[in-house]
Amino acid sequence: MAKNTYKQTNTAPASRANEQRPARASAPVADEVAPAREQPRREPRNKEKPKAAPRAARPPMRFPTVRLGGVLGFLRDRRFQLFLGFFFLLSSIYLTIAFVSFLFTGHADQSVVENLANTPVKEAGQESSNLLGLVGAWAAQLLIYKGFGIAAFAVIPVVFFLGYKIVFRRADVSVSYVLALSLFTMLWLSVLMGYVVISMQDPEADPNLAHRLDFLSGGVGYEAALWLSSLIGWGTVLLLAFLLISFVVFFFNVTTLGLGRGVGEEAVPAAMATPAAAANRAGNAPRFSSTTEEELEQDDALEPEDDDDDEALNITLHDRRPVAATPAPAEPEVVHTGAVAGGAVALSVAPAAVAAPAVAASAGAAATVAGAGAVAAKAAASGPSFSFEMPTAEPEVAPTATPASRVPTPLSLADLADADAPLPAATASALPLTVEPAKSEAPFEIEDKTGELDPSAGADMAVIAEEDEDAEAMPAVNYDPTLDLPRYQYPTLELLNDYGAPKAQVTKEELEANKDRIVETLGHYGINIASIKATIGPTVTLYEIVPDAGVRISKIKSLEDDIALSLAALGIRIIAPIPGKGTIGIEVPNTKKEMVSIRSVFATDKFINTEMDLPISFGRTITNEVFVVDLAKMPHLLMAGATGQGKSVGLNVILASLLYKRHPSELKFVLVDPKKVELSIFNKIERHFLAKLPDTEEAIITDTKKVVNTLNSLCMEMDRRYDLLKDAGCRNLKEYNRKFVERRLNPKKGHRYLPFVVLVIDELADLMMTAGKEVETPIARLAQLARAIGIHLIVATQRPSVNVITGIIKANFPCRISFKVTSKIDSRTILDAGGADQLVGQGDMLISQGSDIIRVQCAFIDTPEVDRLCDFVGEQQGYPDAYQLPEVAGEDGGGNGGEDFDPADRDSMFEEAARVIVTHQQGSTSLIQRKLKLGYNRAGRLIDQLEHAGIVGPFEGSKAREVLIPDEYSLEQLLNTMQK
Ligand SMILES: Nc1ncnc2c1ncn2[C@@H]1O[C@H](COP(=O)(O)OP(=O)(O)OP(=O)(O)O)[C@@H](O)[C@H]1O
Repeated sequence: MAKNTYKQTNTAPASRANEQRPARASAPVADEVAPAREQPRREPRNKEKPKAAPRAARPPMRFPTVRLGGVLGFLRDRRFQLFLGFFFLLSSIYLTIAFVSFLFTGHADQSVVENLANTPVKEAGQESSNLLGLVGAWAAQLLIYKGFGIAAFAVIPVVFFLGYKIVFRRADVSVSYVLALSLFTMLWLSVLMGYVVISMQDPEADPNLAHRLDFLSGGVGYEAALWLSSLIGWGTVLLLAFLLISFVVFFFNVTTLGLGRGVGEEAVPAAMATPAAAANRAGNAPRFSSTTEEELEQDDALEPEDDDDDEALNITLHDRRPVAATPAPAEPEVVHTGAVAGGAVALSVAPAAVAAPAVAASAGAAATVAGAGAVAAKAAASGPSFSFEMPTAEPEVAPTATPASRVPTPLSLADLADADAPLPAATASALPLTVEPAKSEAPFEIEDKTGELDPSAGADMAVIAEEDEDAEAMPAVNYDPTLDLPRYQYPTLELLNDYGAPKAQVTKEELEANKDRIVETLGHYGINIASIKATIGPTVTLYEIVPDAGVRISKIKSLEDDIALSLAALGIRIIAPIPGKGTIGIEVPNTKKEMVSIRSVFATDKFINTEMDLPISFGRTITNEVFVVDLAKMPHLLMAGATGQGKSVGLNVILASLLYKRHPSELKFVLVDPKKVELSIFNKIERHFLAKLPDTEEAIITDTKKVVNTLNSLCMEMDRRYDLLKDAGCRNLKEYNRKFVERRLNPKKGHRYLPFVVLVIDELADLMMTAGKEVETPIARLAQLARAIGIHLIVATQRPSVNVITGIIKANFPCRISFKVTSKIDSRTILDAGGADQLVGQGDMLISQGSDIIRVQCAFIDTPEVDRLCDFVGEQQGYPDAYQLPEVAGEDGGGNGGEDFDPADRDSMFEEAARVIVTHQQGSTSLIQRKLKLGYNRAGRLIDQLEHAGIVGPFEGSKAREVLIPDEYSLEQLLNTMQK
């Protein structure tokens, strides 16, 4: 019995250990190695001789093994790393002293070191004159005298920086960089010194001179120089000069010998504001870099992992260090290739210029790990690359990516204004009131409910595979659209009024009084409250109440008017329940409203560092958070509000937000302003940011007929963009532009960088009244289809009635904003919910996306501010003309007029028009207009007649028609025959 127990207790732990230990890392225990062979032999014997069982079950003998996990764990141990780091740091100091001392005592110590084998160590130590004793003398002798001469000093920075990097985990220290520089210096300098020593050898003058100077070159340098000079004589100097130049060129990525700055460099401050520009300049950056262990882990987290093999993980690491918000010098885009295995990392660092081949070769550069903790890495970059190995640390803090800072913006963080409002402390009466501290910068994300494919998602591999064949011949440095206007400066915050930090407008007394009245009013109706909390916003204060158990929510909702009456406040809004909170909200307007200045919402980290494509910083929510949304994801916006409630200011906020964040090459506005005065201020930025029809004088459209043409033209632009996307195999604008920027699309095939187009219609009601279906259909079409190709609509109206906001328009605008409207019905029309009629006006608004309705106080931007902003942009160098939208065959001109054309009805200017067209070899209506000083309609009719006469080809969208007559002589002949 006792023996049985012995057997059980001794076998169980072995099997448990077996289960727990990962198969590959488990130590080879005898029992585990060959259980299959031993088991059958043991069992029959056990049957015959049961008493022998305990013997068979004896604990297996363990052979001494090195456990991989233990070794790796030890390498990862921060204590070990500190030990190693300090060792290197002190070694660098030790070597410095030993080397310097050697310069004075080297010759004296030479015999001591060389006789070391025959002298007792203690005695030799006493004889050595080096400040750091025998070891110092020996190390200096080895590295300086026998090795590299004075060039051996270059070892010291390598040792120092290695220690420094390990101890302080510094990202800005690149050991590989120092190592490469030091190695080259050491070899090159020692050979040069060797050559100098050889050249100075003159046995007749001083036979010992060479011997006295040989510390300069060291044994290696001297021998190498001797070898070279016997081979190529004084050509050694040329060779050394050539090696130095080659090293400088490759190592510092020298591509130009000119002292002036190139175009790309010149554009740094402005163009830094776009990822494309930043990426473009990466190639010019003349320095190397590496990552810290944390960065490595961080980047590891960002990169897709290959989980198939948990011992050898191949990674490609992109250096994505944050870029300062202020225009900063170009940062290199350095690509590291390497391998992570267990606890060790091998990195190869390639300069930016060779980054692409390095990445391409990264598959080949993958390191594999075999055995206990062995790490091997091969760099396969086709340019100069250097590698080093270092142990990784245990991740102490979960790394977080800093994507926001990857897109530098023209706004400076120093511009940040402290916009936090001080909050009054809550005072307690019968029921304590909790005052929620207002958040100033907490993130507020609007969910993307559009179902649009995430454009930032990784490129479709299938699409990449179908690269344009012609594009292969194109150069590898990226296209930068912002270089069209390289000196363009983004607007600064100084253009906006500074109203100082917002001050608290709600007093404790007001808070308490409102609370008491709410509690009292509800009490009258038998509703008792368990707790109440106040959150002060810029316009309203939200009182969140938790009613006693058993109170029906609908009962509180039905008391909305009664509570408003008892609070003597207009604009009470009851949210029952607050989604996701389980409380009931009562929004009470503040007696004194706080104005939210545009500057205070622009000068926030959230806006400055946003990665959104079309960010709009609208204002502040009820909890004082800055409300930033991405128009590109909305993807269209319907805006309503009674007159004087803040629509125009809201539109200006939208336009200003986009002007602050986008370069003219990335964004174009089509502005429709039937009121003629609201948007006219933006005329100044026509050559930078506005788009217009080819034959129109004013970029801002005020005429209803032109609106129809413009909308049709935008539909054409949309169709053409879809054709381009289809041809490029891309699903959305972002993918397409990325491909174009990477020069994978051929401009000769009509591909071009496509800017976002934002259509703003200030008053839809007027258009619907005058043009009805003619505007409704293209608006609905654009709203349905245009989001993927970067055309976004912002449509505002005073009258949110059903004949203006028709079902078809409404259905295609999932994001709607309502300023105060006059009736509940209007509120329902625009938001599908009441509440907008309860707003307090002056920019108080509700924004609805799907089912969520959020109350926001719109920021205030004054007309002089918009004026200054437009002046700032407009006074800079712009494009020669506004962005041209496709030419449309309108009712009066262009298109199909040729079919019923009677030669007898030819325009009197026909022949002149024909001559203009043939002379310029350009079949455009606007050319006829300009040259012959005709109106659009007549020029349109003329071009139709020319088409009918076979002088120009058919209409081709925005492109000029083809001219079918090659020269004036042929034209005259044609005209003569036509006259007969
Ligand atoms: N966000 C805001 N903050 C403070 N005051 C505002 C805000 N928005 C508007 N106002 C005030 O309301 C006035 C009217 O605003 P706005 O001109 O934008 O109204 P509107 O809705 O466009 O009117 P209309 O349709 O008649 O043009 C402004 O002059 C300003 O005084």
